[in-house]
Amino acid sequence: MSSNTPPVEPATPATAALEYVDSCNLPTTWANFRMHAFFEPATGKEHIALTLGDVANGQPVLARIHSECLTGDALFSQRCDCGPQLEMALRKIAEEGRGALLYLRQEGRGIGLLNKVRAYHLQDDGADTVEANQRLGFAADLRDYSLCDPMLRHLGIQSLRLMTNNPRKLAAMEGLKVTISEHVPLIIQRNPYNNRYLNTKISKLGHMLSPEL
Ligand SMILES: Nc1nc2c(ncn2[C@@H]2O[C@H](COP(=O)(O)OP(=O)(O)OP(=O)(O)O)[C@@H](O)[C@H]2O)c(=O)[nH]1
Ligand SMILES: [Zn+2]
Repeated sequence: MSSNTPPVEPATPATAALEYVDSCNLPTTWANFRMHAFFEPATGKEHIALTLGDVANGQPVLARIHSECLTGDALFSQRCDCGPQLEMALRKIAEEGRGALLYLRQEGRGIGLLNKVRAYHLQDDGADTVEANQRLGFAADLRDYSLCDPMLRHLGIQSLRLMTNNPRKLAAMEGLKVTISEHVPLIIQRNPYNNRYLNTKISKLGHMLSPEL
């Protein structure tokens, strides 16, 4: 925990695809982060980055690219692994005293909160997470990680030690300007409510997790 780390101010201006708005301190349970706010004109969405320590010194940065999950991140849902992953990522960054979290507003793998509720209803009736998306007319995963580049450029971050279990996320990041110097697993404990969901993530989305029956 490095609560005395000086704030890191943006190193470069934002691009047209993403407007940098402002930064402030964000004290949390684990560390005093710096919070940076961005506006995406094309969608009207507001995205956030948390940083800790000097992330612009050229050294690889321990990082989490987290997609919004209101139910898991804020409402303590046990249906997924998002909340515990978010907490573990912030804790690991705090332990290192340096790192970054990009919080992208891509709720429900990009289908939005209302459609995620529809998808959860279908899952209550037996569909798995991928089938539910498809029955609603969506692909399994609609997320776009291209916004990471202007956010990271703005923060002066060149290289990531990325905390994820998702090979598609790693592949998508490979196509961006930032370098992925290391893949860091982010494994949380299962519960009876997310067991099937996590097994589907392994079998249909390729997540690097151990199956549990
Ligand atoms: N459509 C849909 N979205 C979900 C469901 N459960 C969680 N999500 C969303 O999935 C996203 C998180 O996706 P994950 O694949 O768990 O995580 P990830 O970030 O891609 O992979 P990791 O980096 O390994 O955690 C968030 O946007 C959640 O809102 C679901 O059943 N249906
Ligand atoms: Zn979730």
